[in-house]
Amino acid sequence: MHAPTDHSATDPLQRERDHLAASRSALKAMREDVESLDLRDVTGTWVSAAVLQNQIEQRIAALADLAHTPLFFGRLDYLHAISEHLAEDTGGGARSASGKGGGGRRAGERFYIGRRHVHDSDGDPMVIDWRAPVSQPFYRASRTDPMDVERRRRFGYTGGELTAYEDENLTDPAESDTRSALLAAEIEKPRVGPMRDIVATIQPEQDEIVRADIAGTVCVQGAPGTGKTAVGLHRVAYLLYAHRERLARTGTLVIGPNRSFLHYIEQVLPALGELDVAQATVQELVGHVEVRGADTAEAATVKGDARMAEVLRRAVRSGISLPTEPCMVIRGSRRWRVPAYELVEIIEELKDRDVRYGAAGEALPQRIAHAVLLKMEQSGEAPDDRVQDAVARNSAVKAVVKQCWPPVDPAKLVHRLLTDAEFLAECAEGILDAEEQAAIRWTKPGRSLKTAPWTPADAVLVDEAADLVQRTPSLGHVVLDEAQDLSPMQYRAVGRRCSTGSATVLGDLAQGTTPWATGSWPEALQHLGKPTAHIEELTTGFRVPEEVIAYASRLLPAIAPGLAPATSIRDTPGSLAIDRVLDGPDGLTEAVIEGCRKALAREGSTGLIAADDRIPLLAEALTEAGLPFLAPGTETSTEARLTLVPASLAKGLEYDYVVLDEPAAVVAGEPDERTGLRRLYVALTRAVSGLMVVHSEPLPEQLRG
Ligand SMILES: Nc1ncnc2c1ncn2[C@@H]1O[C@H](COP(=O)(O)OP(=O)(O)OP(=O)(O)O)[C@@H](O)[C@H]1O
Repeated sequence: MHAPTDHSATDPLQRERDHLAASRSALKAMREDVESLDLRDVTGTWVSAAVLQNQIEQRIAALADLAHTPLFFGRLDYLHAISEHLAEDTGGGARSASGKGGGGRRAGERFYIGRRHVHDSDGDPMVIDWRAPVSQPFYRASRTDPMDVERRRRFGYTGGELTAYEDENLTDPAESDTRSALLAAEIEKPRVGPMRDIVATIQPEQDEIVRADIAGTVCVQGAPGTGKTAVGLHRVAYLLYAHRERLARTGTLVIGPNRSFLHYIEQVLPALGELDVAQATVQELVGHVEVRGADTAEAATVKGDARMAEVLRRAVRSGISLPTEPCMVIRGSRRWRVPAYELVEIIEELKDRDVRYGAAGEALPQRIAHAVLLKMEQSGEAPDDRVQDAVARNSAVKAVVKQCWPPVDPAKLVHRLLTDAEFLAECAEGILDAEEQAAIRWTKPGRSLKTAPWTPADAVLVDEAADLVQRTPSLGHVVLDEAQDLSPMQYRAVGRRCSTGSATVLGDLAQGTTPWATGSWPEALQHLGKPTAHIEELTTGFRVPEEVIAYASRLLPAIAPGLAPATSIRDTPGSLAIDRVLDGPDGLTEAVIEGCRKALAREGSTGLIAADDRIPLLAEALTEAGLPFLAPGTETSTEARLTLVPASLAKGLEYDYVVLDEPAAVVAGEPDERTGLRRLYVALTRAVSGLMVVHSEPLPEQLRG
């Protein structure tokens, strides 16, 4: 079927191109097969037909041949035939891709590794999904542990054309380790548009995290640009492949710091063939109330403290009271009396049980009814379940429940806590001191629940209260990016959403810019409810050039004393420029605009990062200078390559060139120096190819070498 052309027998590159062409035709055939499915033959309701149609459309989309994403990027030549166990996961009917357009093999087997599985008309695999176990040695095999792989081949593409390949003969002792030129080229590519996938170049230490077992939670501490976000997204794609059915049922979620960040990463998963992953910010997750207010740092810190969980627990249960009167149920001509002491026993027992407040409240009428039933039986009646249900609905029983276990509305409860000083004092006694209580109380409560000045931290409290009343459903897997900024109460909110699943927690302690930023990962994992999670560290940077990361790392002793500086695989001399402007504010703006022009003269994206309060002024200056610019999160393109980025939104983003305006203003924009320097550290570590720092005020002393 894939008959080699004449010169392919001698030209290995041509043979690979032939395999690519054959794989593309096979993919086309697979797509046509799905497209030709005739739904009219399917019996069933219109609902199932619609579901099926939707699935078919998704499948067709997944089988699209994307012009700029090559079908395969690597090849593995195994030394021996692979085991039955691995063969099953090649996804094909037959055992291997050997001999199919690849030139034939005798001993071992050969597999092409790509973004999705492609098979020929016989069901034989032509391209293996990168996530299949057979593909794993592509990322992990080394000269010390070749994993039965004789040769690893990487392919280079130019504009969708296969133009080069590079071999590593892992079992050849004469060959030495060399740095892959194709890997270097991939990393050097200009960064225009959304974030790209890294399937072709995942590094061994990253792969360990990507393929870690779904049962456990992994926490990754990594310096800027070490690939945390990339690893997290590839991990979701991997888990969806390896545990498709389970996760289709339970769901997966990626949590990012803000919408612009989520827009930036949004394209990666579809490119990996995965469409069904929810994305949200923590604030969106806890959206029970409309946020319209802001807290002082002090108030937000107390509200985000884990001690608030106990305050809320007390608040939720504060309405529980013990009856002093019996409950009298009248049925027909008979009266049944449950004495007060028996009701007290029932309620005490429910209080001690580890069930949600709401579930216990629902159980209470049944328990009282059960007590009535026992009395009926004792007097010779033979009541059945229906009688118990009827008794549970009896008005006397309802009255006891209403009085002793009143329903709780989470938002109303938190509203009361934040407005009623006496109630707060009662719930927070021995937990929050008077000053802390005063700090969290609203000064202007608003007239109703709707118009109350809810803050982001209040919304998290409402979420905690809601979970105390009714269990929050858990997802199968949650990826939490930029975790270092979460408060303990926010970790708890995320933890609820993966209480029966697992999580991937990604962050960098040095980039924590909230007053309550994470100080230690074990502590954060405790709040998340995953104290036994593995903590891994990534230290090789793929974004920031060595010179720039070394400069930014001067801040580390002040902002995260325990952390080692990252290294970089990118050594680009001349990547750092520092421009001191002597002629005041106008000169500064001019120099910044000049810096942007210079950066835009080169290929790729440019980010102008500045303190938030300098953004309006710079926006005006850019407009006057005739330089159009985008807001962060808006996709850059070859026509629109300049983004004006407030320092507070720079986290997680990257640009080929960064012009950083006035570092002292970035530091001064934060409530304290450490947070200011951390914000600066984030801003300094966004550049892929070059960073230009422009300043008129003196640089922070920690940066001066
Ligand atoms: N193995 C790799 N091959 C090629 N590029 C990579 C690799 N790992 C990471 N990168 C690239 O390095 C850049 C930084 O990655 P990423 O944004 O995931 O880092 P991060 O650790 O989340 O950074 P930050 O802490 O700044 O948010 C991205 O462009 C990413 O695609």
